[in-house]
Amino acid sequence: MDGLNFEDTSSSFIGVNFLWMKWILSIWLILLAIAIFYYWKWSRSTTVELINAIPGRKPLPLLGNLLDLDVYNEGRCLNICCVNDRHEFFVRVAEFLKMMTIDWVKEYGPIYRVWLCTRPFVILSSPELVQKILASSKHITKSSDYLNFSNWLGNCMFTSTGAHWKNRRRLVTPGFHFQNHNNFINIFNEKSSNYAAEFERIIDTQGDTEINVTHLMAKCALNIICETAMGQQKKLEKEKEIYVSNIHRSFDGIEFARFSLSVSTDLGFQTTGFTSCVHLVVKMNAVSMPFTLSRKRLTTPPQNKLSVTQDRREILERHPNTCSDKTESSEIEKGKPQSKSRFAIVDWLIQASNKGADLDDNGIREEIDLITFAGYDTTSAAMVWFLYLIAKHPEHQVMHQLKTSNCQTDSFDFRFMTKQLIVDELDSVFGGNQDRPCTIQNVSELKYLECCIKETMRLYPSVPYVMRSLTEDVEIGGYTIPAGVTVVLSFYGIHHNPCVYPDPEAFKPERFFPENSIGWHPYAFIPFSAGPRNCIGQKYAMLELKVVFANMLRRVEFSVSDQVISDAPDLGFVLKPKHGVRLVISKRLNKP
Ligand code: HEM
Repeated sequence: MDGLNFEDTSSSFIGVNFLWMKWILSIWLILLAIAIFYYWKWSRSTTVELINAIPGRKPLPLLGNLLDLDVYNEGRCLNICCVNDRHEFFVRVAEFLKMMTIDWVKEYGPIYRVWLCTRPFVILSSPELVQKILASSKHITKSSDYLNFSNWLGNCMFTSTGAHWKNRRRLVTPGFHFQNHNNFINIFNEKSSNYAAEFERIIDTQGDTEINVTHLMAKCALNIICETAMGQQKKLEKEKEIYVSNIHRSFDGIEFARFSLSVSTDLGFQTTGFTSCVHLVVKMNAVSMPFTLSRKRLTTPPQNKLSVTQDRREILERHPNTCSDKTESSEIEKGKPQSKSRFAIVDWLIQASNKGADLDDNGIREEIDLITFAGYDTTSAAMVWFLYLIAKHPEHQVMHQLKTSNCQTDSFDFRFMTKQLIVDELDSVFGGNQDRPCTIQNVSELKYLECCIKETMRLYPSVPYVMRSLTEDVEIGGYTIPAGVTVVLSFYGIHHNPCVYPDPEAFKPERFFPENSIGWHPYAFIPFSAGPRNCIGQKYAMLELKVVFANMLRRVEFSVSDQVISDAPDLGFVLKPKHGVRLVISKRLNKP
């Protein structure tokens, strides 16, 4: 009997389970049918039709062009979504972005679209098309890819839009005014001379030697921006290393999160319930791990920034003339060290706040964090690329050697002989003096150096592209891009576009000679972006780069040994050399 009872219970149990399974299956089938219906409806919507009218690869249902962008290596699929190793992940993301924003330009031209799952991107890489977005005061909203910067930088001008952005930009702009350049140049001179001396010390102990210059140049850029933004702060000295590692970790985190957001959501792009469901599944399966990781990383803020503001308030009370440029500029022109506490950008913000501007200490911290971050990685990347290119093209560095050795190589372009090249120019501007600080007047005389810096930023723009989320439909290049879509404005694409720059991969500073750049489109060279949301530190950065190189190249010569370095750029928010840059350094003894 017991046995019979057991069999009865078990068969009724199986029966109930079967019923449940039928129910669950039916619900899933209904959900699937609804999803397919929504997807079908969405894929025939005007928005999708408008986007698909733009050239680009045929997208797969749900996956879009995700598989086209996957990197295949020797038959092995390097699918980004299946990576556990952090380093490997970044290598693949960089490859992925390179393919999406650079390689496909050659295939599809100056306007094309890419679907990452159900999220569309439109990539623009001609001056005329990019101008349409950048010049407009309507299209200033950053895409959702930048949202993760907010975890780190708060509601600063870089991450915000509308009235808040306008207010912050208005308050910060005077800090970069031309009259403050005299204050900045003293800091640029002092720090770059220190690092030139550091290079010389290495040569004294090791002889002419090959080193990775990336680290020293990064420290130079960091010291400069910390002091110009926050003033001299002893407590920050200890924390700079931590700050650098925080920046790099935060960047990694942002790249992680950005990628996950790219394929999973675009808050500005309102699609259907079905696509949201797809987003969720993709996000949960493929990218939630990096996203969580990134959040942890991003919660490590740069240290002590609030106390920096408080300390500067005290200094300003003790030296109310710190913001005055008059005494400072006269001292700099005479090459004297400054007696007063130096002006820092934070001082302007404190003064504005004291005068009743809508900016509390937390707002000041946000903007100073932003300026430190924006002014560090970008300029340090530009410095390293410049040294790399100059080392690879010594004819631009050492004019007199070419003159004296009667160098008649076929590869040498003799148009250069008629122009002042860097060292000759430096010698003529500084009269052969290797130590004299650079003045504003000197900077304006270093015209060839400026062409070399511009050509560096053309080939390797520190910010290779920016992204905007459209708030209204826009007609571009004969296509309508619907509101909500993310447009990628590829500066790298413009700068390497053969229609804009003949022989675009060659390093030719003479492109920027005034006589050669007549008639250029105003958006042909835009490493600092353009329009109302351009780089606020553009003039500061050009001044910094010129002073740093004027001081370095008068004392140190940079050259390449064999084939140790590659110019493979690592494509992220900032374009850096993938493997760092190793250069041979030697002392420049050839004073006239
Ligand atoms: C080689 C050096 C630099 C390059 C190539 C560069 C490039 C750029 C670009 C392309 C943007 C626009 C970003 C976007 O629209 O998403 C930008 C914005 C910005 N840059 Fe720079 N930058 C450089 C140096 C600096 C320096 C030295 C500072 C400050 C000291 C700075 C501060 C800023 C700020 C605050 C913004 C945000 C402006 C806004 O959103 O209104 N940059 N930069």
